[in-house]
Amino acid sequence: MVEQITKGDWRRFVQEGVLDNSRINERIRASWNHCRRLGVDPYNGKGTQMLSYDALQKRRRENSWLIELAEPFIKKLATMYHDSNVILLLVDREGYVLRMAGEELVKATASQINFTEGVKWTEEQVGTNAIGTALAIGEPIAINGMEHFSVASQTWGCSAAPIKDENGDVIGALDISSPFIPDYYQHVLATVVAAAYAIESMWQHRMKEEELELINLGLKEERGSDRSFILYNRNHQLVYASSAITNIPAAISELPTNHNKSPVYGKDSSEIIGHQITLTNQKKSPAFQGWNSSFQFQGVAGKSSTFQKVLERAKKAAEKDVTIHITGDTGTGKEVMAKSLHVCSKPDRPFVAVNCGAIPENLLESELFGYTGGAFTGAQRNGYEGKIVQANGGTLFLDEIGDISVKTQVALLRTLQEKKVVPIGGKKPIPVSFRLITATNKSLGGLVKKGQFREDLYYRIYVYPLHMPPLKNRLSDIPELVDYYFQKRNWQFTWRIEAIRALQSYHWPGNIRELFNVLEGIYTEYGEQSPEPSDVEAYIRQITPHERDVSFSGDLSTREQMEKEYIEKALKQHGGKASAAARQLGIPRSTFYRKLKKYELG
Ligand SMILES: Nc1ncnc2c1ncn2[C@@H]1O[C@H](COP(=O)(O)OP(=O)(O)OP(=O)(O)O)[C@@H](O)[C@H]1O
Repeated sequence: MVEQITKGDWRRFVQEGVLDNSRINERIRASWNHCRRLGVDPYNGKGTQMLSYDALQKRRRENSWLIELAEPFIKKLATMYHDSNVILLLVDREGYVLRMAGEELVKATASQINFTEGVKWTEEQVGTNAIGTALAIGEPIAINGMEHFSVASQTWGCSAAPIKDENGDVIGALDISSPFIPDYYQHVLATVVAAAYAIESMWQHRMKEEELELINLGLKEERGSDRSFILYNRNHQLVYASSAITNIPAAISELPTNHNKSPVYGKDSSEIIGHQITLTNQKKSPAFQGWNSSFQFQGVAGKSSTFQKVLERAKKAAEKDVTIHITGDTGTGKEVMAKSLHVCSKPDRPFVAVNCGAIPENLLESELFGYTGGAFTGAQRNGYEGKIVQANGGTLFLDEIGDISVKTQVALLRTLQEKKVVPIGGKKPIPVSFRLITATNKSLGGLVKKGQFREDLYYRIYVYPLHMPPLKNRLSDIPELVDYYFQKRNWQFTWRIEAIRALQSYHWPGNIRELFNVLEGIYTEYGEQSPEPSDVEAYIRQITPHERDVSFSGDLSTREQMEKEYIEKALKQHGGKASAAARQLGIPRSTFYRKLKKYELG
């Protein structure tokens, strides 16, 4: 049990720095020590930092929302405490008194110590006090009489509770103060806490509503345009980035020198609910083509950082005309990537693709190297030039390269070394020059170890590996992929966002191919009607082989994934330094750490 602190205790502390710990609450002791270290004058404690009329009005405008939400509580409590010698105060996050209500006599007493609207009432300014300490520790607290660090407030009894936003950051505080210490002060504290909690809940509810409004606005504004813009909420947190922005962290890092900020008004047009920044130097992206500087991806590039990294590497490979080996699970778009690499380096030359796994072994060799007329029974009379010759001057894409026999491996190696092809049954070598791109969903290295793939050929083709990530690692790209498929099929309707979210909560072992198959199947079943999320899940379960796992994670929302990605990138840009990354993204540090924990990035 903490005993009441006396004038003698206080004097000993301010004069000698000695304090009997059992006599004072731990929080208050810490605050006293803090004030002493800061050199706050214990013999004064009147307010000194006062806003001018104009500055106070400006601050009120900046906190108009907080005032609006708190006002009904302040009014109600003022009525309840009528004749109880109290005043009610609302302060902003920096401790400036925005609003004071209550009896005129009490207000007059308060003004004697400059405790008025516009004053800054923090620990640093006036010493330990309920408002300042509640703001500093982020918790409700009552400070009575001698517990105040400076004499000016030592007859007062005050109870304050911080008000926090949806991220848990303090945005202000509510306080009830009296020039006499009320003996029911515990009840007063409970009342303040309850009111602050109600204000917080209303704030969070409105914040969510506004966020949705901003997202809808962004979607509307983006429709049919390829503008690059970002929408921030009133707390300066990013809530929307248009799809023309393929690299959100890079775009954000350009903001200080290159932005054009405009207010965004809410539904009733009277209030600014956020702001929009138009980025002027972003590359415009034609629909469904991922531009990455000079690299033009021939499918949906999406915004995910996972795929952006792939495009970065692909761009380098396209520039250098190097031999590329693409890895990745089935349906991840290895062939789409091979075509993109070709288009970016030799668009007017042939692109010849051979799926080595799909052609019977005895036919693959002739398919690749060609044959002369009458080379074998069943051969075409005039012979066949073969895919390698067809690819001359352009790109040869050998899919499922891991499936070719050792005999064909030898022949291919010779062609690559000598840059010549000898057709089956022929003698005359044909000179060829082509860019080789190979792909497999197997581990080529593993096949070499097992002796199923020649090591010398491995080194010839495994020059620049490019890995296509599985769709489960780029779930945030699903809305764009769906959009793409709808346009490709010329379907003139859309699905509800919940149905798209259901798609995003599945792990897609068959990747993009499986996604398109599911869209096609659901269309057959539901036509132009948007399915419910449960319909999507039921359909996927129905078409999936029994032994397969069909769990739906219900994981992160698209916005959360987007947020996770830009946090990840900012961290990377700053070598893992959380404070620098938080600064770049304009996220308060405490919020940033909470997000790191949430997304398991810590
Ligand atoms: N980024 C993309 N944008 C649009 N469509 C894509 C994309 N990636 C893949 N697809 C489509 O998904 C299907 C599978 O792609 P692709 O054949 O390139 O995959 P893959 O990895 O080569 O598959 P496999 O290993 O089974 O041959 C194709 O219909 C392709 O058009």
